[in-house]
Amino acid sequence: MTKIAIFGVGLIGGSLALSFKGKPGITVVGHSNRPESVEKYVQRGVVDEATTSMREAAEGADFIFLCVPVGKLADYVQEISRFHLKPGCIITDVGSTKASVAACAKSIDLNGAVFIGGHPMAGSERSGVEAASSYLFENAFYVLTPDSSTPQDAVDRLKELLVYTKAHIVVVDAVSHDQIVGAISHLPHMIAVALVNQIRGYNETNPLYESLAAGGFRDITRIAASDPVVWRDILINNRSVLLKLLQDWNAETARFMHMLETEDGEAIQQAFLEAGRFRSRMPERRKGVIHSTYDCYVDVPDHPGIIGKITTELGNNSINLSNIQIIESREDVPGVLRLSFRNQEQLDQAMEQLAASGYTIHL
Ligand SMILES: NC(=O)c1ccc[n+]([C@@H]2O[C@H](COP(=O)([O-])OP(=O)(O)OC[C@H]3O[C@@H](n4cnc5c(N)ncnc54)[C@H](O)[C@@H]3O)[C@@H](O)[C@H]2O)c1
Ligand SMILES: O=C(O)C(=O)C[C@]1(C(=O)O)C=C[C@@H](O)C=C1
Repeated sequence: MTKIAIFGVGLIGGSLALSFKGKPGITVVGHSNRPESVEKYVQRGVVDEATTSMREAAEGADFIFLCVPVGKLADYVQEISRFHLKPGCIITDVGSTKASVAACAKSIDLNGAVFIGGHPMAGSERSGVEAASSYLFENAFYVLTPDSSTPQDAVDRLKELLVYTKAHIVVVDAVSHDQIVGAISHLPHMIAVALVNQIRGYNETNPLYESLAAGGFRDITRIAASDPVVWRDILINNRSVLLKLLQDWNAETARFMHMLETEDGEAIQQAFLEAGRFRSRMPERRKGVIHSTYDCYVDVPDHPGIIGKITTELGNNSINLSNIQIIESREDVPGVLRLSFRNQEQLDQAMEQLAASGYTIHL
C-alpha cells in the first residue's frame, strides 16, 4: 500500500487528496489540528482516514504533501522531520513560493526523507475543502523545484504519483519560480486587490460604482476575493521579488499617464495592440475548477430560478455541467451565464438542447 499524508486539507490539499483517493494501492490520510475538520474530511469522502496527530499521519507515509499557508511550511517541515519517517519518504509542498521552503528543508536533517518543492499552477479564489475538486489540476502546469542534490529516482517517483492529477509537470529552479510566479500570479493579485479597494473607496460616496461594475471589472478582479491569510503569507514571503515588480508596475502606469497627458492616441492603440497579441497567444487550456475549454455563454432573463431551470433541463438530458458562473446580472436586463462542460460532445449537446428551448447561446 502507498500511504499519502496530506497536511492542510483545504482547496489544494483536498483537490490532491481527491486526485489520489481510490487509485489502486493508495491510501490517503488527512491531517488537521481540529477534530471537527478531521470528521468533515472523512464524511465528505475526500480522504480515506484523517487524524489530529501529526505523527500518526506522517509515520509510515511514502509521500507527505504540505498544503498549509506558506508562512507555516517551515514549521511543518521541521516538526515532521522529527518523526520516525519511512526511509525514502518524499516530503513535498504546494506553496506558491518555493525558495524559502527549499532553503529550510536543505538546512535541516530530514531523517532519511527527501524534500522536493512543488507548486500546482491551478487554484481558485475559493478556499477550504468545500472548494476542492478532483479536476482542479487537469491540464494545468505543476512545477517541481528539485536541486542538483535531489536524487533523480525520488523526482521520478513523485512525477509518477502526480500523473493522477493529470497536470503537466515542469521542473524549474526555486529562485526562478518565485521570480516568474511573482510576475504572473502574485503581482496580478495585488493589482486586483488595489483596484477593488480604489473603487470601494469611490463607492462609499456613490453606490452607482458598485451597480455599474460589469464584465470588465469582474473579469480583472475575481482573484481579489482570494483567501486573506494564504495571500498575506505569499506576498510577505516573496516581498523582495514583489517590490521590484511593483516598481516596474509603477513605470507601466506612468507610461499610461504620459500617454494621456500628451493625448498620444497612437501610443495607446499600440499598447492595446501589443497586449492583445500577447494575450491571444496564451492557450485556453487551463481547465481546473474555473477554467474550461468547453464553455458557452447563454443570455438569460434575470429572474429567480433561471439557473435551476437550465441545470434541470441539462440534467434531464444527461448533460453534465462542470461549472456554471453568472457573468453579468443586472436589474431589468438579460444576464449572461457561462456554462462549462468537460468535453466537446457535452458542450455540443447542451448548445443544441438550449437553442431548441429558445435560449440565445454564444461561444
Ligand atoms: N489558492 C490557490 O489558488 C493556490 C494555488 C496553488 C497553491 N496554493 C498554495 O496552497 C497552499 C494552501 O492554500 P489553499 O488555497 O489550499 O488554502 P486553504 O485555506 O483552502 O487550505 C489551507 C489548509 O491549511 C490548514 N492550515 C494549517 N495551519 C494553518 C494556519 N496556521 N493558518 C491557516 N490554515 C492553516 C487549513 O486548515 C486548511 O486545511 C498555500 O501554501 C498556497 O500558497 C494555493
Ligand atoms: O485561478 C485563481 O484563482 C488563482 O489565483 C490561481 C493561482 C494563479 O494566480 O494563477 C493562484 C495562486 C497559485 O499559487 C497558483 C495559481
